[in-house]
Amino acid sequence: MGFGEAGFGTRYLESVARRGRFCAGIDPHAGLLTDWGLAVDADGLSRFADICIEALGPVAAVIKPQVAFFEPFGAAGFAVLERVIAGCREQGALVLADAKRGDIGSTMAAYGTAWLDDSSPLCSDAVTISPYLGFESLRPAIDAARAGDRGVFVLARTSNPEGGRVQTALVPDGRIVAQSVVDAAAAENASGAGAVGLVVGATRSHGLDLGALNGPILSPGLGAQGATAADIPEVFAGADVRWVLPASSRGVLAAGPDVAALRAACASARDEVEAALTPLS
Ligand SMILES: O=C(O)c1cc(=O)[nH]c(=O)n1[C@@H]1O[C@H](COP(=O)(O)O)[C@@H](O)[C@H]1O
Repeated sequence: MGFGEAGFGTRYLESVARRGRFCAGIDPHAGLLTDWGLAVDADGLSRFADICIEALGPVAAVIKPQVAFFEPFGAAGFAVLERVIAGCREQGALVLADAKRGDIGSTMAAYGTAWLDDSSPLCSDAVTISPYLGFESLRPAIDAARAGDRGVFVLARTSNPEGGRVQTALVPDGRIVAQSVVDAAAAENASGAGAVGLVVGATRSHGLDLGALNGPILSPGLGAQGATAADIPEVFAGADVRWVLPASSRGVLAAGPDVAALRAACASARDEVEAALTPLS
């Protein structure tokens, strides 16, 4: 199978085999709180979270709370985030904390503890991290992930239009920066556990060679950023599509606050992705 018997890669593949390849984002934008008839305060955030846990927790393979939208509420926001993480995990989803951490190695060790260690109330199944202080600076977070069969998702080629300037710049050996990140992640996964995933946006073709990655590929950009499930096969031509995990936040959340409607929107987005990828699997 190309992956180890234990490790995050195995947990990930089991989850998408059960629930389908789709990551539902929990991004409580102020505008969404208002659209859902909720106050833009910690109580509104808390109600938003409850609805998301109930609607998405039982259906999505992976749920990705965007930490940025909890932070403006301070300690109360973090308390809600802790509940989102625990609640979604209790319902059988893998939780990917979208914190996009990136710092010097000694600080990355603290981030690894915060997001990936059982001792932390924010402990998730995986966390997004940025390699732009140097891939090797991520080592302590990668070690923390491996120690608990958890994962990291390293930004390679992001969905936003501004990313290209740095991510497609050339490194001295002639590869683009994003490919150097892909290759470094693939080398980490050579041990088989699939602990090091990538983030590669669904919004454009990227020319990356992802064939040796042997780990999950989060692909945001469906819905609000304009990508569709039908774009995914072309964007990931040549990749092992077992690992491709398209993601959407606002595109699904727009169906709330009704729990049944929100759950149906998530299931339908998942079904569209599966219909597009299954012929390639
Ligand atoms: O790491 C991410 O999840 C991410 C990477 C990327 O390249 N692009 C991207 O949009 N994201 C996140 O994915 C979510 C996209 O939200 P929607 O555009 O509402 O689907 C946001 O939380 C972004 O921060």
